[in-house]
Amino acid sequence: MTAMVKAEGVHKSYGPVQVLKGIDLEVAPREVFCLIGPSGSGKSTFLRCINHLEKINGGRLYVDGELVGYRQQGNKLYELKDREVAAQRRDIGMVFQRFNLFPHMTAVENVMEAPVQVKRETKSVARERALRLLDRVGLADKAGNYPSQLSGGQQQRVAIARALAMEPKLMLFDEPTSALDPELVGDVLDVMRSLAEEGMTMIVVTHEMGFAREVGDSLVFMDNGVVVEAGNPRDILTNPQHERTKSFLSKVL
Ligand SMILES: Nc1ncnc2c1ncn2[C@@H]1O[C@H](COP(=O)(O)OP(=O)(O)OP(=O)(O)O)[C@@H](O)[C@H]1O
Repeated sequence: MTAMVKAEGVHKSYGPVQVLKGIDLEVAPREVFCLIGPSGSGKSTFLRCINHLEKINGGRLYVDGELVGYRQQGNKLYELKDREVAAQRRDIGMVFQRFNLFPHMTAVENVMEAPVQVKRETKSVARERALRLLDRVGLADKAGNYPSQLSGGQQQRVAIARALAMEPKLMLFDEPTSALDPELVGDVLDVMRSLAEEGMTMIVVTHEMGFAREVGDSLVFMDNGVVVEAGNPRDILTNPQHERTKSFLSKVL
């Protein structure tokens, strides 16, 4: 079976600063893959590389068997053109720490935006799906609210619905609950849990070790741009093998 995401020796630098120093990992289809590690270890950068927001400087990155951002001919790599990159990005949904909703649009308009603009769907088709998705994230009654009229947790659930509206095959979550008041975290995690139960492939950068333990199929501990430890979340969280993992977990658990 083709991996949904495959990283082979992925390097990323910003100028002289190496942020990813040879990442190797595989995410299987339908897997919930959790990424943990200290601040600055490169977790967000790795997600941003998968989603074409950054370009890697070395190695190979594949999504669903396709090279991200490049076409290979013989031994040579050619950068994809903008519209080819846009086509690859359609299959990937991303949810950020800050919800990044359009402030001048209602919840339902936010969710409709990409299908109408990018896929050229009619507004009525896009609206119908958007209302269905808002219902699914528990916000059927908030469709007409503007982001400023929603709590952080509700805004984040709209952001999830917005990502789902493009019917992605892969969802990336970059610390989706870190900016939320503690009492709002549970609703967002519940939505993510139900997505996982439906078989969505998800890569989740998170500090929610309970979520990783209960919902995660795989877990990677990343530190200073390398994968230190990878495996079953329950095993790593209860019995870490590496000193760096032990030291990190002793601070967060
Ligand atoms: N655009 C950029 N230009 C220069 N350096 C950057 C840029 N983006 C990130 N970095 C640096 O890359 C390193 C890794 O950052 P990254 O955001 O990937 O870490 P992280 O593990 O996601 O941390 P956090 O949990 O704090 O979000 C940091 O040292 C950061 O300062």
